[in-house]
Amino acid sequence: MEHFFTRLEEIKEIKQTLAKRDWFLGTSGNLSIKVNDHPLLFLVTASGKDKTIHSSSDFLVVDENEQSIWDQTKNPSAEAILHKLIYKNSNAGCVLHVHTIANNLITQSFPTNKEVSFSGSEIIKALGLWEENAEISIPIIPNHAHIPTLGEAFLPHINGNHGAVLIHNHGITVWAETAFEAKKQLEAYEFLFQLTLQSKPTSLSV
Ligand SMILES: CSC[C@@H](O)[C@@H](O)C(=O)COP(=O)(O)O
Ligand SMILES: [Zn+2]
Repeated sequence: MEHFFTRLEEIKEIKQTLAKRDWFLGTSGNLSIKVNDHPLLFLVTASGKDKTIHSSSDFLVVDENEQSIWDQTKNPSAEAILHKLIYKNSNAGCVLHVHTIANNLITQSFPTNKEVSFSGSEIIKALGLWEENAEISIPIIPNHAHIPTLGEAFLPHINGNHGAVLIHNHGITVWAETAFEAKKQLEAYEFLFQLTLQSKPTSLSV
C-alpha cells in the first residue's frame, strides 16, 4: 500500500507541474503510472476532466481491460488502451500524453507513418543518447478516432522500456520506467519541437 501511495503522489505531482505549463488545454492529455505488474494495475486520469484542477478523484485504478476496479462513477481516460498496450509490451512504469501547439505543428510538417528525427542538440542526452551527434527519431502515426485502431497503429512502435509516439495533429505519448524519466523525456521532446520550430529548417530531417 505504501508503494501505491508513493506512485499516486508521483503522478499527482507531474499533473500539477504540467498543468502549470498549460499542457492540458481543453481537458486534453492523460497520465498514468503502474502500481502492480501481475495482474497489471495502473492509475490513470479520469476522462474529460479539467486537468488543471486537482482533486482526490483525478485518478482511477484500472486493470488490464482498462476497467476501473473501485470507482464506477467516473470513466478512465478514453486513451487508456494506449497506456495498457505500453505496460503490456514493455517494462514502462509511467505514460504521459499531452497536446501542445509545438507537438501538433511538428506532426503537420511530416507525413504520417514516417518518423521525424532530431540531432545536434545537447538535450538529446536527456533521452539517453550520450554519443556525439546522436540522432533521435519519433514515429508519427495517423490520428484514428477509433481508439482500438489507434492502438493497432501505436503497438508496433512500443520497442523498449522508454519511447515516444507522435499522433498526427493530436499530441505525443511518452513512456519510461519511472515517472521521473517519463517527465524528463517528455520535456526533452517538447524542447526539441520548440527548438526546431523556432530555428532554421536545417535541424530537421525525415
Ligand atoms: C478534449 S481532448 C481530446 C481527447 O479525446 C483526448 O485526445 C485526450 O487527450 C483527453 O482524453 P481523456 O479521455 O480526458 O483522457
Ligand atoms: Zn489526446
